[in-house]
Amino acid sequence: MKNFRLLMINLKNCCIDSTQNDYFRKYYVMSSKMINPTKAIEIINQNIFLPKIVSIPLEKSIDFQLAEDLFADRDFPPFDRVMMDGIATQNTESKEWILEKTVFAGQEQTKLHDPNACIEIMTGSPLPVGCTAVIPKEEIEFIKSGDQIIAKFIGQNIAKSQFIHQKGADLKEKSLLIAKNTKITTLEIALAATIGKSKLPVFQKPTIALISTGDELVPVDQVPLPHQIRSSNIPMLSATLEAKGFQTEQKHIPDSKELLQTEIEKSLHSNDVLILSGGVSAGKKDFIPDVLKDLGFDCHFHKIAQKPGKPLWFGTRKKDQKTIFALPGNPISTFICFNVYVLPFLQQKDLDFFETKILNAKPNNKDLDFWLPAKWIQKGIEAEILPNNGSGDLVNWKEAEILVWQKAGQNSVYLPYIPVK
Ligand SMILES: Nc1nc2c(c(=O)[nH]1)N[C@H]1C(S)=C(S)[C@@H](COP(=O)(O)OP(=O)(O)OC[C@H]3O[C@@H](n4cnc5c(N)ncnc54)[C@H](O)[C@@H]3O)O[C@H]1N2
Ligand code: MOO
Repeated sequence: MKNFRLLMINLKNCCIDSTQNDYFRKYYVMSSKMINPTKAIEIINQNIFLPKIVSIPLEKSIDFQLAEDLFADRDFPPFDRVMMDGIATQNTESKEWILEKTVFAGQEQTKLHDPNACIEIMTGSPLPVGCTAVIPKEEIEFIKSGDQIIAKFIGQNIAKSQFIHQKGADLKEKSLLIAKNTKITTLEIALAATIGKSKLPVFQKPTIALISTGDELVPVDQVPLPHQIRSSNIPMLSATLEAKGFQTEQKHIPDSKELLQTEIEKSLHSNDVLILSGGVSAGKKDFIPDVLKDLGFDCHFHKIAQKPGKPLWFGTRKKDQKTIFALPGNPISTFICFNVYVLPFLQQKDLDFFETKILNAKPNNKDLDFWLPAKWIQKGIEAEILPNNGSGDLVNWKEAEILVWQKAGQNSVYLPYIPVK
């Protein structure tokens, strides 16, 4: 009976829809309404919409995720490729060879007629038929003898098959070259170019609207009145996202239910993902959760058992595949929720956590997970938690090099972290 009552109370306060009741029972009731960060990450990952596939110019595709497997159209390399400017020969026992001809890269494969002779050859040429080794020009002296040229070996020794990059040694024709979902970086561009892809099929990056709310906020270039502050969250998010190749648009909406409703809906027309800042906790003008519900969003969670960043709200609207993260307005709460939940979602990759020793770790006896700012004492080995004044304290947090995750009840001195600098 006691559990049932608890469930009813929680159902009233929570925005989970009826189809998620089982889920709700399991995670909300058990952890007194709030889920923990691990569960929040899992829920976000279960609610990712499949992105559209678009074909974009190869040169514009850095940082995108490949949407199809790419296969080798030929062997890599496509012929036995000469690796040094010099001579190619068959008889590597000899120290002198008569020069038959000179061959340049870009010429068709040629043939060595006399196995005891040699061909002068350039890097990138196909190895002439009949040759088994290439000797660099630094180890050869060319001597004119009548109407012939003799190539004389002046090096130390000649190894078997030296300086030949063998046909297919790197990869065979039709083999998988770059797998679907690979993030395109510099070398993938070169590989795609090698197989003739001037355009690449990639997953389209979501378009993002960054929306601040709060009547106390003024734009960055405005002088605030004594009771006002400049909006720092939106520049923080937009600069970071633009640097990572996302397109963002920005908007501020005053604390009015009606304006929030119409302006958020407008932003949804032209964006896949909305990141809101502020108006999501318990204040009388914290309208965001209600407004998003009215706009037809399913709330997958509101509030996480974590500090900072407790009031984080996450939801999706299935009919048009829209996603909203409503971040708590305190700048450090925004910073943490963005790094831990939003950015991995946008980049479609798991957060990598590392572990380090924390010099001044204190036990966490609370029901909340803590996100703590820390600075290296010895990089990668030992760090110390920095003193700070909570989630509104940008000044002291700016010293943080790593964000340390101390789970509820944990009193180890070895803690996971993510780099933030
Ligand atoms: N009674 C309760 N009060 C609060 C709770 C709670 O559970 N019960 N939660 C607290 C926590 S934790 C946080 S975090 C904040 C978050 O509140 P909101 O998301 O509603 O954010 P606001 O109230 O709008 O703003 C909080 C704080 O952040 C400043 N802010 C907002 N937007 C920006 C911006 N774009 N740039 C810079 N600073 C911004 C704002 O001025 C406030 O100072 O609620 C606690 N309260
Ligand atoms: O949990 Mo709130 O994000 O600290 O101030």
